[in-house]
Amino acid sequence: MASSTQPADVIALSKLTCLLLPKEHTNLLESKSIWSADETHEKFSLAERILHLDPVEVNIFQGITLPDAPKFGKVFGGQFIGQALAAASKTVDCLKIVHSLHAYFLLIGDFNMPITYQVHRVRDGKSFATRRVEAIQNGNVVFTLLASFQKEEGGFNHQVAEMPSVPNPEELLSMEELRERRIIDPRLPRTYRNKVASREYVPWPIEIRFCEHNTSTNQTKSPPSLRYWFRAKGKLSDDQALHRCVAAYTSDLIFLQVSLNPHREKGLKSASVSLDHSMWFHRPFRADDWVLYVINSPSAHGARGFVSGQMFTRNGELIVSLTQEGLLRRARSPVSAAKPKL
Ligand SMILES: CCCCC/C=C\C/C=C\C/C=C\C/C=C\CCCC(=O)SCCNC(=O)CCNC(=O)[C@H](O)C(C)(C)COP(=O)(O)OP(=O)(O)OC[C@H]1O[C@@H](n2cnc3c(N)ncnc32)[C@H](O)[C@@H]1OP(=O)(O)O
Repeated sequence: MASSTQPADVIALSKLTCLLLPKEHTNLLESKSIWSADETHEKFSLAERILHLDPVEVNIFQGITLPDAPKFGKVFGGQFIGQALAAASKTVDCLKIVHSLHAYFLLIGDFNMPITYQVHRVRDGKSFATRRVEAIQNGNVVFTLLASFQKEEGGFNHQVAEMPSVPNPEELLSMEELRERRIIDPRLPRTYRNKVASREYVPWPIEIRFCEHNTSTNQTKSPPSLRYWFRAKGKLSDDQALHRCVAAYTSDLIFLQVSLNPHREKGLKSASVSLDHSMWFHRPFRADDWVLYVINSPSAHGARGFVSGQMFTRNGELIVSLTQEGLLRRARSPVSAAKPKL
């Protein structure tokens, strides 16, 4: 220290001790990460509570499907991605943050049963770390994820992708308002309106605002594209790892459905499930601030639909790129696709 001076914050001082914290480690002074929190609290947003995991032993965590979490007759795919990414993140040096993930959905998950997440520490490098996670129910691997983490690093910077011009979220209707309007909209078929009114409505932990005001229903054909704003309801803890898990959770809520848009018709009952899911996180963001999700489906063929997406902050920064392939079939009656097959 006598020969060189370094920028540092003084965090403790006594007659004998002066503890210096170099600038690159000042994140250690940030608010407590949820990854070290031992219990869920009521004040946490529902999204954060859904992603909460209990540590079982080294590299093993347990998640459950909360009664008020979206289910769709099975464990929601986004819940697997978000919880598995949370499990992986808990085993990585907190200075390293996820930059990409690749996942496969192997079996329908049973929401009445806890999910065990087994993390394999594939590699810990100086800048990068890699993790493989298996989600297990009844002794079967139902879902698997590979994720890569990186220490923050400066470098070349460009962004060609432009955020489309869309209305601000404040000018758009919430899902709840949209539902109310649809129930009374005389332009929509009565059968559809009755179905919307009678279907049990469980609010999602994520607020969604569709950018295009349209009157299309699940019975009307529309182009294979969609744009909507989303944000977690309530405030999330200040942990970038959590914000990425919440974006991962949300990304599967309305994604694959876009590849069905051109094929919708009266009476269509589909059996569609996500098969795989990939994400690249380009820049930091908050998932409790509005994020624009731009979705396109370039192809559907051979009972598989392909969708790609981009997420932007309100300022137009490209924060996430993602892709998914899913099974797209007409439902066989009686519909049995949602039956857990463990
Ligand atoms: C109201 C106003 C507001 C406006 C709202 C507007 C928009 C909102 C839009 C939508 C929002 C609503 C809901 C959508 C939200 C979220 C969607 C969530 C998506 C998910 O969260 S998705 C969950 C994750 N992803 C998985 O969980 C896949 C796990 N992975 C597997 O499940 C296997 O890996 C598989 C199947 C892929 C390959 O497995 P395999 O090789 O063994 O495949 P196989 O073809 O043999 O089928 C095996 C068995 O699947 C069943 N089955 C097959 N085809 C069927 C058919 N056509 N009809 C009925 N059942 C069928 C039978 O049970 C059959 O079994 P069997 O033949 O014995 O009967």
